[in-house]
Amino acid sequence: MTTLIRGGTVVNADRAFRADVLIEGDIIAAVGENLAVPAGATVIDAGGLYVMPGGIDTHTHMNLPFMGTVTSDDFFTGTAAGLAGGTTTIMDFVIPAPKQSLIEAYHQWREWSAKAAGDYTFHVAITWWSEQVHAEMGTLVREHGVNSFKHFMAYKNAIMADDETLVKSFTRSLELGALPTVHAENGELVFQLQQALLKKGITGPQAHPLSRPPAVEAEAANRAIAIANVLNTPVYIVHVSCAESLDAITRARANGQRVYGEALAGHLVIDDSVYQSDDFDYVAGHVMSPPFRGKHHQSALWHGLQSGNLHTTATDHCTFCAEQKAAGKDDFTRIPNGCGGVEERMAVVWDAGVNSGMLTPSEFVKVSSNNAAQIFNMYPRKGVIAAGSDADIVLWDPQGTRTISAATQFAKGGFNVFEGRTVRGIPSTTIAAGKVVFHQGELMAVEGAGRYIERPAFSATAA
Ligand SMILES: C[C@@H](CNC(N)=O)C(=O)O
Ligand SMILES: [Zn+2]
Ligand SMILES: [Zn+2]
Ligand SMILES: [Zn+2]
Repeated sequence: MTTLIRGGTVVNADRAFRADVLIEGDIIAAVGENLAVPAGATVIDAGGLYVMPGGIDTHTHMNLPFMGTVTSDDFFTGTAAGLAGGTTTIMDFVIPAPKQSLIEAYHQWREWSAKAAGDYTFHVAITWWSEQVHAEMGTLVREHGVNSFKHFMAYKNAIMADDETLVKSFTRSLELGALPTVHAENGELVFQLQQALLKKGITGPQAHPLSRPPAVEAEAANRAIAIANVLNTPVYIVHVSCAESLDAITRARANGQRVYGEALAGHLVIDDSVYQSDDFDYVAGHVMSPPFRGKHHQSALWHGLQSGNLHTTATDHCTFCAEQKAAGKDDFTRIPNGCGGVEERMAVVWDAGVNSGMLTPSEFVKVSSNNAAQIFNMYPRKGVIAAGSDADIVLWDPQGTRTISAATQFAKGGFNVFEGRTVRGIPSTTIAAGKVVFHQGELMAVEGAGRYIERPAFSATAA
């Protein structure tokens, strides 16, 4: 199938320029001014629109078994919702149970993700350590296109990686040319603070942020950065939520250390006043980790994106419906942690970031797609509008508006942390692998059309 996108303004990470885009099959064939219309081609008029690389969400959890239940969004509904928001690739997580083979878990996730409507790839979590884990990390890199390994420093008595696991896994990652990533919260401190609150009879969801103050995140961020520094590995910190963690990243980068940071759309625009309500469903709907923070942390995160000390925007899309969240009715530590956002990320970051002047359209492309493609070695296949790249494109209407609501979202879970927010700047059309999958409110996602994206290792030094 041949499609010509005509009359738009192409926005890449390096520049914005007037150009037509010719798509042949699932690849961009040409980018240039006044391209001829091939016989039989479909022509899409992009006048007044930005033509941008499809979004890459570096952090989602579809179909995740977690805290005794499974997320409301599976790989079809979650990726379809992403397409409706302009996100054409998600980076999800294989999370083996402690003592479970990484390869077995990887194949389980590959089964679950076969129904995806958009492209997907996996970080693999290291939740335990043994010679078997050491060996299987090599198999995943060499044979399955995995080049990033996740470490949860939180979630004690579940999937938490202790310092020995962090050190051994970071070392192995360096050998393999893979990037270690971390969920930076001190799981021991969280556990002790949780127990202290429960002991005082403080069991409501409002207690969640009290058990995970910024200092608990910053300690782990500093520790992960220090371990990476000693071992001379890069490190990527997911969902950086507070100024203190950002300071740790900024300090390390100023010393020439290779540290990357990710900000969630939710953490960029939502503050901790959401925890002051008496409505259980409302507060529990905002229970995620790290929690939403005080107002000054949001502006710190925006400065992080502007200064290049934070590199990607993501969502940590991990949805649970009210009935699932109610598991923690009498004990906030049992509320499944997670919120949505895969559908809203790009519009929320554009509306708050570009309309305010904090980000240029090209800087928006950097933090919504291009940096992720480069950091995780998918560039230039992903993250740029260029001949030879995947035809993952979002036609962006900078004047279009919509009011976000769970009532009209495509994602499951029946709750939306951006409820009622009106955004200016929305996707008009999303093209994934050369096919129009979303157009002005109509979603044409196809179950199973998504592809597993293999990501080559960086310059590995060992087998
Ligand atoms: C388990 C997963 C999603 N839940 C959350 N962020 O609260 C994570 O911690 O990233
Ligand atoms: Zn996390
Ligand atoms: Zn997560
Ligand atoms: Zn339900």
